Amino acid sequence: MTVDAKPVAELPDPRDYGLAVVGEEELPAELTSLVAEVRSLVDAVAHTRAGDEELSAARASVAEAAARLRGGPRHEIGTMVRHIRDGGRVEYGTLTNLVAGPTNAAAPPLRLDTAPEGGLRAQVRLNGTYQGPPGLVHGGWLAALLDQALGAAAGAEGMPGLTAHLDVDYRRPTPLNTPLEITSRVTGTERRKVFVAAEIRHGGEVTAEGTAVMVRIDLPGEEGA
Ligand SMILES: CCCCCCCCCC(=O)SCCNC(=O)CCNC(=O)[C@H](O)C(C)(C)COP(=O)(O)OP(=O)(O)OC[C@H]1O[C@@H](n2cnc3c(N)ncnc32)[C@H](O)[C@@H]1OP(=O)(O)O
Repeated sequence: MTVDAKPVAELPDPRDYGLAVVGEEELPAELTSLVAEVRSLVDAVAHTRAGDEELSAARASVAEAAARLRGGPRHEIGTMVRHIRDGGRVEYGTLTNLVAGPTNAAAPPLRLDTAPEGGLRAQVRLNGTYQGPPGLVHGGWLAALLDQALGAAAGAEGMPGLTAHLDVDYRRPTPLNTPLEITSRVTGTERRKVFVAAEIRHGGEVTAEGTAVMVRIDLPGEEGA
């Protein structure tokens, strides 16, 4: 395979694309702890055994909280967040990314760190709100986790891009409420294409694996290169 995708020495700064950037460390602890509480709330609502009176009172409390939080957005749509990962690696993602966004209560969230063997690795545990078949993680959600891990692997090698093609194989059922390991890495490059591979494991066994073609975004000044 030709290897000529020219990884950039440093990640492009999203501000060069006109995108707002906020450092993860700048997010107030009050906001991130609220997000964690809402994640727990979503799980509690999905599985509650509370009686009608308690449900009614909880609904009123949630409605009051929602009214308190409404108003103009703190960060415009498209705002990027800068994470400083282990070893000082910088990673950019969208602030409300569905899989990894620190202010998105629907995100587990997935945190990918550099793996000693190369590529990226994360541990995640998905509660019953990620359910597809009985007791198992939804296949679409597994694809979303793989997509994120695949995109981040390209980004970590200095080649951020968009997913052009994604293949997923479901090898075994993936259980809820148990630690899952996710790994991803770049396997090759060809012009703007970055080939990436990722796996989800439970108890050391691969339950789902994916490969993708990411198309590297044009850096300012090299459009059409
Ligand atoms: C560090 C940050 C971490 C963030 C992680 C985020 C993870 C999430 C990733 C996503 O979910 S991205 C969202 C889903 N993807 C999209 O919305 C992308 C939609 N598609 C597009 O915008 C365009 O099709 C795309 C930018 C991917 C390509 O369009 P271009 O006009 O820039 O590229 P072009 O068509 O010239 O093709 C460039 C190369 O890619 C190849 N290519 C394009 N589409 C392909 C495809 N579908 N499959 C395989 N190869 C493909 C194409 O053949 C060509 O190869 P060659 O260099 O060999 O000629």
